[in-house]
Amino acid sequence: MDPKDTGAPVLSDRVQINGIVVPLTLTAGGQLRWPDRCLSIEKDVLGFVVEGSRIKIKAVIESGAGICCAGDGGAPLRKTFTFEPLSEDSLRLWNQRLQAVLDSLGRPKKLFVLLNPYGGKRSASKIFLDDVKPLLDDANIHYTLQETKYRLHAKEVAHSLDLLSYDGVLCVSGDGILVEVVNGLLEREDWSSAIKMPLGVIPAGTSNGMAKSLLDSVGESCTAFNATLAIIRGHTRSLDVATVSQGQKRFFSVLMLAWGLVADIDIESEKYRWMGSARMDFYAIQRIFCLRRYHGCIKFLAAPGYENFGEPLELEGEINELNSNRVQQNCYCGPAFDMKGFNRKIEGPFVSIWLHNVPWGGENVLAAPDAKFADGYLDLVVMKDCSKLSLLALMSDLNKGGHVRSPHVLYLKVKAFVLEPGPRSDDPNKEGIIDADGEVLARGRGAYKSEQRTLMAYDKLHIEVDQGLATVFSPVC
Ligand SMILES: Nc1ncnc2c1ncn2[C@@H]1O[C@H](COP(=O)(O)OP(=O)(O)OP(=O)(O)O)[C@@H](O)[C@H]1O
Repeated sequence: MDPKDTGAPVLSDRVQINGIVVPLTLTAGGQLRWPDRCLSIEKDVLGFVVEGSRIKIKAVIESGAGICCAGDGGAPLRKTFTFEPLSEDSLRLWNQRLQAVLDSLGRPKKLFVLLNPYGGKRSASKIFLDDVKPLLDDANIHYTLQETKYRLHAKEVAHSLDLLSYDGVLCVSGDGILVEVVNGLLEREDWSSAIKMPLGVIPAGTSNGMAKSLLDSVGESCTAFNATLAIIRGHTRSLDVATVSQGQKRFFSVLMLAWGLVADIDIESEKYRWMGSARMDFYAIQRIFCLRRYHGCIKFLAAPGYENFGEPLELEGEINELNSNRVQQNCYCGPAFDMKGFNRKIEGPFVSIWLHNVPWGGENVLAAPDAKFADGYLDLVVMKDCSKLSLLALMSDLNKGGHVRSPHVLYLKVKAFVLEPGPRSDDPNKEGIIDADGEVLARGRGAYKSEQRTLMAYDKLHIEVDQGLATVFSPVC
């Protein structure tokens, strides 16, 4: 039984279920009980409709769930329970009381849905129709659906959306659309209120790291059904946002930043897109056998407990440079915190630098097992040198997060970070790629598709974390 449930009835009456008259009780703790079933309004009930003299309760139950209030953990299923009050007065009363309990839960009533029809296996529209829409309809949630028509369309929409008309923005996509929405919201003049809009993500892309991180944190599998349920139930959590800056240019990241091996695999494997999800593994093996190392330097403000990583550093110039770039802008410019402790550095060459905000980088990549959604830190995974065989073993451990325990890997938490990327150690004319949240933020000379323009130059970048700046819909235990 729900521990909050006092058991005291707020409405108890005789109703007809399947042609038999039975007692039905709604308790103060939000349970709806009749002789062979008990539903928790908060956990099991999505919504209800009145059809003629009947009330239809739209619920989700665990498959194979027991009779009363205890499921056995099977996959959830939609199910409708119908009952018929014996008088019109009783019907009205049930309608009012059930609605009052649902209203008290603070669930979203109107959502703006962004759907990328070209994400992942181009299945977002089908996922929406099969898994998301039926649940939203059961929950009586109204929505406006907007398909994204081009790159950065979602950012434009988020930049101008009338946020007062919605209780949340839902992305039926991979991580890319969510990141565009965050960037669009933070470039608004009203960014400080706009970024509080709860954001939801339904896994429908190639990389679904945010959906996986949220669902896995409560032991749920990463499915569109589970993600939609979490959004309908309306619980939220705060999410750190990292500001990547170079001069006046800004990119707001909620997932990760990579340079070196991980970035090269992520971006260059696009040429093998026809292979589907196997493309990453295939290209990773290629990259490991022809391993690149990059000259460069990283500087950081370590989280408490991680101050012994790297070498000591004085960083006065960096602080002044960063603060002088935070002027005359109407949008969000990144957190302004005291950077006096910014005093560690590690010199290259590096095999890989990987910063992570949430644990999962994709559904099979547990990049940063200790990452927390709103601890105010990024998890930094540094690899300087490693034999090819150890690297292969390490990459195959990524789905369990075992790589961070390797003696070849430094794993720590940072509050702020400076990346000074350099050329490849085997060829000074070739530089690398900086990958932020799956998009190419900067490409160096001689790198893959180096003729294409990017937001930033392959040069020094600053990254700072703003604790819990954004809000995401999240399942609860
Ligand atoms: N109609 C469109 N045509 C082309 N690109 C689009 C369209 N809509 C969105 N995009 C771009 O697709 C990118 C990836 O989107 P999303 O994250 O949904 O998919 P993904 O499958 O995880 O990513 P990818 O397919 O690039 O690996 C977005 O950043 C966005 O800029």
